[in-house]
Amino acid sequence: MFSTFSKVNSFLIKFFYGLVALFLGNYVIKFVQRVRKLPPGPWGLPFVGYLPFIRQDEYNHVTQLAAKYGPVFSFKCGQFDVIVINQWKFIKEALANEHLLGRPKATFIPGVMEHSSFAEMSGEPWKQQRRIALTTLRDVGLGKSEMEDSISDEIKSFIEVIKSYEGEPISISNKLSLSVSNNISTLIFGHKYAYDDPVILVLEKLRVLTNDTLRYFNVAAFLPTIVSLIIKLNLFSLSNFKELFKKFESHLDDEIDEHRKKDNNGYEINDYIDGFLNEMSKRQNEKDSTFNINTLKRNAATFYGAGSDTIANTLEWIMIYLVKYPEYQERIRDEIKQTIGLNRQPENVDRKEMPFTMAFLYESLRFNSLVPLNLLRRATEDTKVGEYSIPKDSLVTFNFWSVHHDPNLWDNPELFKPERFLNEDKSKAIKPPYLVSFSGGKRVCPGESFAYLQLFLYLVSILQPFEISAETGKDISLERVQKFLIRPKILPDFIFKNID
Ligand code: HEM
Repeated sequence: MFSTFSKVNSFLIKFFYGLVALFLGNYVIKFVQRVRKLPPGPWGLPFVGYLPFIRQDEYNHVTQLAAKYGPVFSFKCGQFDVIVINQWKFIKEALANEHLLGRPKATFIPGVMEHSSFAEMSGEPWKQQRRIALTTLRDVGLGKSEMEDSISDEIKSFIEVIKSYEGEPISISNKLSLSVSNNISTLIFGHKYAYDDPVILVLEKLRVLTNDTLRYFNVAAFLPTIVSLIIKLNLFSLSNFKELFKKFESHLDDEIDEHRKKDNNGYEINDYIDGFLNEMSKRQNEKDSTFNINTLKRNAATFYGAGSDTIANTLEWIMIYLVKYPEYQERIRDEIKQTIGLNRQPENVDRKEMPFTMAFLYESLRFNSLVPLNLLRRATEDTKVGEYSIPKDSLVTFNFWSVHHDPNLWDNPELFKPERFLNEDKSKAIKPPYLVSFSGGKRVCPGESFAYLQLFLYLVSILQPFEISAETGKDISLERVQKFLIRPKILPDFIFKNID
């Protein structure tokens, strides 16, 4: 009896070891197959991969890794294989690749954002949502003269705020952001906010938290399986994000309720929320439709965030360059005097007559490269870029920074030189295809023209009445700091001196 028991026991032990060996063998084969398929790159640790080794200045770090491992390289980042594409030749090809249009399967911040906006969707749902969003925004004013008038009115209020300081130094960041966010609010919610509205103050807190803490290679996005633990332990400010996000969502609920009340007598479409509700009701019998309230809330939040912070941050950089290079400030003002004059408010059409101003805007976008690494993409099929394999479901990053600072494309890329965008007789500003601040291809930033419109109108409107300088004795630093966006490390207080 004892010997039968020990025979069974030893059989079970052997069976167990056999299973372990099989499992390990299978794991090793799969691991080798995966690694052989991937472009070369640095090794990392089990589970976390290379994530803990990525430096704060992520754009610089990946550019240096590209110099070591090649223009298309890969690394394991948390739970995902990440492929970084550098150099214009490869990025251009990748932007046109239909299999690289997906986004990661989770939301931007898993655990904080539960549902996906269209900016986080892939495939057919993304296509439908993006198409309807762009048509709705066009219908409610994007690209129309009413929108331009509304921005010009907003700028007037902003200029009044600056005037009220009577030449005293101003901390400009939140003033810019409160003003600029009213432009996207008009499109999404159908109204602006007073600069001291409690709702906008919550949104402002969320903006500051995002700017100060959220990295591109962040733990939540790359280790989604442990995100609830991270939130419980309140690491990486994730529970603060969650709390502020809840407040934002509850405000969105109120906005949507207001819109629904208004829409009782048929749909009059004045803003994006109206347009979405209308589409949702048309599609109410459609199976698996993504046109539901959760998507509406996330789309509205995404448009609001993407449409305000990017512009405000670019304007911060623009002010730094205007003060650092007063000769360019003077040259833009001269162009304003020759075309619009100092009293008439600028219009979009004036851009054509103002090549130097446009060249200055292009150079500002190139030089700071606000979004140095595009929003993560995901390969929806096995594919290739050049000779490099990109396996299905790996995450893909385009290093726009490397393109904007490539000495093969730009003469002295580390110099701020707007003239590089002017044609020979300086009568036109030319934007080359490798200025990719807004990405490219089918997933190009849908806010590009809205962004140029605002940047142009704010820049000109600020330089018409004011000469900008920094507090006396304060040197202007061009140092960058990267979180998700590249921001100025030091934003000095500015002095806006009345010209007359
Ligand atoms: C200086 C200003 C801006 C810059 C530099 C910028 C840059 C970008 C970049 C690089 C992407 C990633 C595209 C990709 O995946 O390849 C993007 C996506 C996006 N941007 Fe912008 N953007 C700016 C302003 C705006 C504005 C004003 C809006 C709102 C109207 C906006 C809305 C969006 C949205 C919704 C997406 C996601 C698109 C999708 O996934 O289909 N952006 N932007």
